[in-house]
Amino acid sequence: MNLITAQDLSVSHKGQSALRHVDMTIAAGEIVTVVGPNGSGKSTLMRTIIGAMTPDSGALIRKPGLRIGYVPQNLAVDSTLPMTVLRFLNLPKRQARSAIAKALVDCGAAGWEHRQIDGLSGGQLQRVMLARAVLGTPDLLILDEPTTGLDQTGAAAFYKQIAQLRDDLGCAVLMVSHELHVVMSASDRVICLNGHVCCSGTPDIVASAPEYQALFGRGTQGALALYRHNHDHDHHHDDTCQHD
Ligand SMILES: Nc1ncnc2c1ncn2[C@@H]1O[C@H](COP(=O)(O)OP(=O)(O)OP(=O)(O)O)[C@@H](O)[C@H]1O
Repeated sequence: MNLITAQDLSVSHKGQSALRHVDMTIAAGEIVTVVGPNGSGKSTLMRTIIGAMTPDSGALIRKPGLRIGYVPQNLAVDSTLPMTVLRFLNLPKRQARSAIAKALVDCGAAGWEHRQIDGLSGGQLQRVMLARAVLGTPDLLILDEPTTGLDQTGAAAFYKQIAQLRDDLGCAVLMVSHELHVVMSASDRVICLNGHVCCSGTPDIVASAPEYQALFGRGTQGALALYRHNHDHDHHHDDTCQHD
């Protein structure tokens, strides 16, 4: 069973339509990226998937018992907070010290427990936010524009970390991004949204689709090869995956 299945989903804000007739799925262990211009409904889709918004019509089916880790678009943390990483990761619920250490390792932040939150760079803070989401051992990690404020090198490094995390933990990842050139290559599947699903498929297929090019122009093909992760495992129909 898919982790998430959206069937003919329509969602509006105070009577104003944001999503129309959206069909999509997320299977175990896959990295899916949603791209689309400003106001195209990307955040609305994320918020509907986590259950923070109710669809007007259609169905949103979550696999029973699904655990979701969500990193919101605007960092819900004051980066001037005088607080250590360890203390931050123990809020709102105290966590085992070993679980915190592992989450930090998994997110490329090994040994950062005693660093101050207000001493972290934007990219470092994102890794700590990611560790916080990972602490709940999610089946699905949802990241809404996780690299806002990072430069292209920082963003590329962050997406590599995400791919590594998926390989290590086996969780699926659903991301929203504007940085098509970088993020598309780190995705198994891309959904191009503009109120409705314009096109979807592998990064190469979406990048060459006329609907995508009408929204974003051409010229992403070269960059696509840059950070493509290796497919060193196969997904099975029973939601498990086989590593080589
Ligand atoms: N809280 C809200 N109240 C009313 N309308 C909203 C609200 N949030 C979003 N909208 C509207 O819904 C539509 C989709 O917005 P959404 O934030 O989902 O788009 P987005 O693709 O995430 O945009 P961005 O790339 O700018 O973050 C837009 O027209 C927006 O104005």
